[in-house]
Amino acid sequence: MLSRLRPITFRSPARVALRFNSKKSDPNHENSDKSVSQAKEEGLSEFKFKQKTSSSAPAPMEGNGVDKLLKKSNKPYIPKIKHDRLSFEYPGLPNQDKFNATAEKPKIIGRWTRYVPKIITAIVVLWGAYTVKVWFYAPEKGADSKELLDPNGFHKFVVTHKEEIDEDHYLIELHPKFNHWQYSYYNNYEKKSIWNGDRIWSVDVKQPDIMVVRAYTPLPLYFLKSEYTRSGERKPLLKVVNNDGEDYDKQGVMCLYIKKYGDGEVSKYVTNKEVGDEIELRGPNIEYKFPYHPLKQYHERPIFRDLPSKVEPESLVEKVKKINKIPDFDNLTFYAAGTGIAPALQILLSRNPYRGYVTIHYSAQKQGELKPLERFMYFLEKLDRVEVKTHYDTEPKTRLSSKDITEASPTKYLSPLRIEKSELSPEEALKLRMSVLDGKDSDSKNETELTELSKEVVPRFENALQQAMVTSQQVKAPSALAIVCGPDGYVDFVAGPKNRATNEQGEVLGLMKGKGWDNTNTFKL
Ligand SMILES: Cc1cc2nc3c(=O)[nH]c(=O)nc-3n(C[C@H](O)[C@H](O)[C@H](O)COP(=O)(O)OP(=O)(O)OC[C@H]3O[C@@H](n4cnc5c(N)ncnc54)[C@H](O)[C@@H]3O)c2cc1C
Repeated sequence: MLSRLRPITFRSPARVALRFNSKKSDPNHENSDKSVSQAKEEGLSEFKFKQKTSSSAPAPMEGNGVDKLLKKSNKPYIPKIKHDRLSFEYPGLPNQDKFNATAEKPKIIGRWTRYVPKIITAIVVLWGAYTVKVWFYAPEKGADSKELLDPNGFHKFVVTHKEEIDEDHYLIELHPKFNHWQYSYYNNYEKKSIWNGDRIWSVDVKQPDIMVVRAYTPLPLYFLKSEYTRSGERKPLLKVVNNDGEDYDKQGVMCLYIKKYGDGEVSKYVTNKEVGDEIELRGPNIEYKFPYHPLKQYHERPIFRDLPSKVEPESLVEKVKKINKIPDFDNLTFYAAGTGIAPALQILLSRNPYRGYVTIHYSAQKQGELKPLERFMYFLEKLDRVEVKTHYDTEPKTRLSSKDITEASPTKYLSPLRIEKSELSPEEALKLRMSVLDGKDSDSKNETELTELSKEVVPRFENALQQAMVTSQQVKAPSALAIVCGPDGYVDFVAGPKNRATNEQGEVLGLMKGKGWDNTNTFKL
């Protein structure tokens, strides 16, 4: 490498002396003697000057020419403009190449150059892993379903809360395991919602060990949790799923109100589940659909809320009925025992709640079996939507008897389909169908009558609670529809046996017999 060092000469008075000896031996060097003598003269005069300034220096020797050498130089100092210097320039490193422009440029390492390659690598790795997962591992059953519930297949749900009401009764909160179904809710939110008070529906719960299913009635309820409830300081508050925010009905949550039977396979299986455990549901199975009524086209009862004062009033419903000449909704009596109260709560707490007045005869072994649900029953009474009559085994005097069964009232509206089914001859049925298709209504009002009616001032209420204060004073019409729900023995006792094998309703007997109740106005669940 040293051989490649390129010498550059420069002249300097001080350095000339250094070169003296080497040049002296050079016979080709012209003026060498002259330079030497000049250097000597300069160097010695410097030496002499130093000696003069040093006190300890010996006296100069005279006569041997040294004094001459030590004589102060009288030559004026003329700085040289041009200097000859000798320096060494380092050549480029061996791997440096003049034609390699990048090698000469220093590489700038910034935030982006440092992290971007790592980010890209991570993305590629993740994408690869995802591709492998999608191609080689089949998705879990139900994970890509477009529906929250499927009547033809089981969907996985996770137990997110379990509340023990007493040793036999439980409230189990369930959340869907997957959320792919939510995508299909974007377009048709109203229709897609599972909560609709126009029907009673259930889900099948699977006991996978013995491959047995049992029906249970989901309720639109959920437990409000917080850090206090998670730390165990407070119990989570039971609340009603409402449709205020488009949050997929609280992400598809539901509650099951279940009675545990000592030797009951499925009820034991469900109530023994712990938070985080999975459960499989199939449904919805429509158990009963309320008969058609024209008011459904014009009016929907506001949804029930946890705070009755927040429930919207129905100020205009009477005016709508008058203008459109729509008869009242039939009132309903619900005979329920034990967990048989669940269907009644389902239709009253769902969106589009039942529009008529509901009388609930609730039978149970003892008080307290409904504990967390009693609040909702009380609020529903305050809203003048229901009346709850309780019958407890522990209080024999209160037990349900024939005196609790009212006479059936004739229905206020019979749809053409129901009329056709019941009493019309084929000709009359055809005539009725044609009149419905033509939109002819013999009772339709003339225009002046309608404008007068629309001008009619109706009382306006701030909320449903205020309205209930007025309507609760009015006498309620007797029920024209009855639903009986509970254990087989109870159904037999109240309305006569159902044909379990064929799931046929069977004749209405028991306590209801002889009071105008038959298969047209009674349904056994
Ligand atoms: C449409 C529908 C909705 C239902 N909704 C609910 C609900 O929301 N909550 C709920 O807890 N149950 C509900 N049930 C009842 C539920 O389906 C089961 O029948 C009940 O949980 C018992 O099942 P099991 O497998 O535990 O008992 P099983 O193994 O079937 O029976 C064990 C023992 O319990 C007795 N038994 C079974 N069922 C009853 C009963 N209902 N009353 C008294 N004794 C009984 C049997 O005679 C037997 O001795 C509903 C039933 C139907 C048809």
